[in-house]
Amino acid sequence: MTPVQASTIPLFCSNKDVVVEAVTGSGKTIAFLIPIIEIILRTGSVSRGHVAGIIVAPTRELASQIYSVLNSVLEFQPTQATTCKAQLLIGGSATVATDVQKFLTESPQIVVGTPGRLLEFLGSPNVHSSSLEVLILDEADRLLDLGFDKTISGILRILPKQRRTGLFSATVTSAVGELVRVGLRNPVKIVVKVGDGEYEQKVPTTLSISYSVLSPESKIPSLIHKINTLTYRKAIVYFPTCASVVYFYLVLTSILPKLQSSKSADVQLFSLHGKLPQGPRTKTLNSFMNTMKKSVLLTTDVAARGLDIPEVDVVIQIDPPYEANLFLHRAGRAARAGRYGEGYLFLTKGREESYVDLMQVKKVRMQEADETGLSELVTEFYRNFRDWILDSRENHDMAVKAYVSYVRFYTKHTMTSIFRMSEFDFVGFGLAYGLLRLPSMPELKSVHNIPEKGWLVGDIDMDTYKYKDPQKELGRQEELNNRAPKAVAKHGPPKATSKAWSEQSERKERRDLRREKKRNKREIKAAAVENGDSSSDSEELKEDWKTLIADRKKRKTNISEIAFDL
Ligand SMILES: Nc1ncnc2c1ncn2[C@@H]1O[C@H](COP(=O)(O)OP(=O)(O)OP(=O)(O)O)[C@@H](O)[C@H]1O
Repeated sequence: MTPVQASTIPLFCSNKDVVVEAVTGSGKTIAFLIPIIEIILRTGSVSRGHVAGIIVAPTRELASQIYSVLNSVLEFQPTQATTCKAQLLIGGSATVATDVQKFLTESPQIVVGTPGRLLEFLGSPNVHSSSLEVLILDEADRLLDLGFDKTISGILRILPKQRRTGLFSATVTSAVGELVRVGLRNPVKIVVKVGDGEYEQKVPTTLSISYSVLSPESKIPSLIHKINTLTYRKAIVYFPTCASVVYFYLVLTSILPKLQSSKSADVQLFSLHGKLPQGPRTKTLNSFMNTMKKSVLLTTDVAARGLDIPEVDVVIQIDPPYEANLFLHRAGRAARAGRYGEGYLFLTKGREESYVDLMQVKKVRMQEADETGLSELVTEFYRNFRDWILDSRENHDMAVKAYVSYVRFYTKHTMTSIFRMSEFDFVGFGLAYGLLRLPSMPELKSVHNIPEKGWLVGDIDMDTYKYKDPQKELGRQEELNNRAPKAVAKHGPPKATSKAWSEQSERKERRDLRREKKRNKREIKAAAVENGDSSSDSEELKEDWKTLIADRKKRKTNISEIAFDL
């Protein structure tokens, strides 16, 4: 057994509720699967239509993975004994009615699923939870985040209070306290620490993490350099939004082969994000897991937690995630179960460099990576990138979409004293996203160094910049013919057609920013307390935590917007 299994299995099996925190890849899945099977087999058979064990996970991918590990354990049941069976409940494939029908026909004791589908399933009059023995909340802190908490409360309301409950995560935040209060009875908290005695750390000891301080324009070239030169079987690259995954997948698919040296092996690229329909989503993940080729998965935080792909040696984060704990979950896709792994983080020059100090407070140490000698690759990349953009106007539309989604993502960072919109390099990132012209957006109004009318390149005639799709091009021509005389006469060249993305007024933005700053100060202080920084006034900071959680609840609508863009 791994340490977390050795400490959790006996306690959980002896009818204790548990809250378990252990680093990524330390074997928490088995630490809850063995007890749930044990307890259910001990209880004996349950009546038709009754569920005895429930496992909740935040993403469909993670629920599917847990279900598959569970089945691989259940295969070892002695054939003569009562057999334990499981069913997967996730959205995107079967309907709830089909799930219920299957449940009634096959009578599994354990169901594994995502919160929304589980709540609907438990709401069916044909499904009974009065015999429930065990409830597991995997990635418990995430289940409280991003609008999930209402669903979890709904599930808890349906379930009987007499049960065993286990919460598991690599990052059990103080916010989990509320869930512990309402959902658990005298729980035992199990924290498995790693480190060398002197220095406790929150990432596996076999994971080495480096950061690079880069200009916006150097980020993708540096990524290409790493894809081409690092040693790995599989790598995962985290982008901030779905639109940026879609976009850079196309960019890299086209440009990467042109920048590979004769020595670098062919790399297979995959793209996975939450806006893909479930079929392609599952297929992509399976292909990435099963491919024998050197491969790179471009993805969002939809693949940040729990996914166990043993051959992942390298994780690259193009930007820090919007919330600090996610950094650990993303990086933890490498270096699992004692394997060695490498993590890379790209920071933009300037204030973002202090992210390294923040992570130090969070017990994550990083060393600076050497990024010298990139200039030739940068030039070569942008030559190819410009050609690709100019090849079709569709490409520029996608660039605008990805850029706007990135700006939007940036405003959602919880650490606003580090990630300040007032210091955001609109032009640098415009160039990094391959834009010819910045889109019209209210955020740009108060920015001083924006080139005239947002043009980032001087020699492009937008009127002759065509779509490859004939239908789209026809539409553009018609629009141009209808609009051009008025627009040109009064305002010069036609404006970019992209709509302003934010409906908030600038005043509200500034007010929100001030609030965020205050909140952020509290969060850093609270992180210090969480990590035992005795110099802080703990009573006052406990209060701050309460306010922080209350604030988060209030801001839920804003936050859940990000959740759907993963
Ligand atoms: N006792 C064990 N001996 C060897 N390998 C193990 C053992 N238990 C689990 N593993 C392997 O360790 C890997 C990581 O396990 P698991 O996915 O449960 O980690 P985790 O702690 O849940 O990570 P995360 O926090 O990222 O979800 C898996 O590939 C699993 O098969």
